Amino acid sequence: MKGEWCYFKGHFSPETCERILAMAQRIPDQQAVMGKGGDNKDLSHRRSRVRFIQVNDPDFQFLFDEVWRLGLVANRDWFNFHITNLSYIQLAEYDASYEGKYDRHHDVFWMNGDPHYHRKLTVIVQLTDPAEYEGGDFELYDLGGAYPDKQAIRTQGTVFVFPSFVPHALRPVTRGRRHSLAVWFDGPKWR
Ligand SMILES: O=C(O)CCC(=O)C(=O)O
Ligand SMILES: [Fe+2]
Repeated sequence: MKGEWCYFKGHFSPETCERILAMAQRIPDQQAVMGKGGDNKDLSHRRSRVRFIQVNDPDFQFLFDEVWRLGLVANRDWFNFHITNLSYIQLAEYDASYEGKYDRHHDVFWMNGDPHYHRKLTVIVQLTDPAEYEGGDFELYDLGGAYPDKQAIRTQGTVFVFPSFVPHALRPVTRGRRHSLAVWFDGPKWR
């Protein structure tokens, strides 16, 4: 049986990761919040700063193209969900100075009030060399089968894909700073 996740280990080169980070850092950052519309600002659950790369940003077309390509490959070979769109990419920072973390959650806003869409697939890209931080492990929970290899998913440039309804967390960063990208593929409502 296949795992309920898949990854492309070290898919983006360290140079590409650094370039994406440098380019995205010109976008103003904000305190990360939770829930549809960001109505939940509970810092005991999530401590992170985020930036949003919009789908029409010409500087990031190569990134959107590559994420779409990988998402379609992963979806074809593992998940077979109905995915139709992706509207933005989130760049997240987790710094040891504030013990950056994101406690256990899933990414579907079940009662989002939207007549059409739910989040279907979550994609995480590890932008930071794992030697630059301690803690900050990405973990999945409640899987029916195998769990992913910790080192593989910490590798810089790894692209990790899983169903958005699977519970997951980012453990507190205790030294240094970790950056990641998160992307959500939406599709017609779960039914
Ligand atoms: O940064 C990560 O690795 C996880 C981010 C996440 O789970 C989220 O933003 O929903
Ligand atoms: Fe998440």
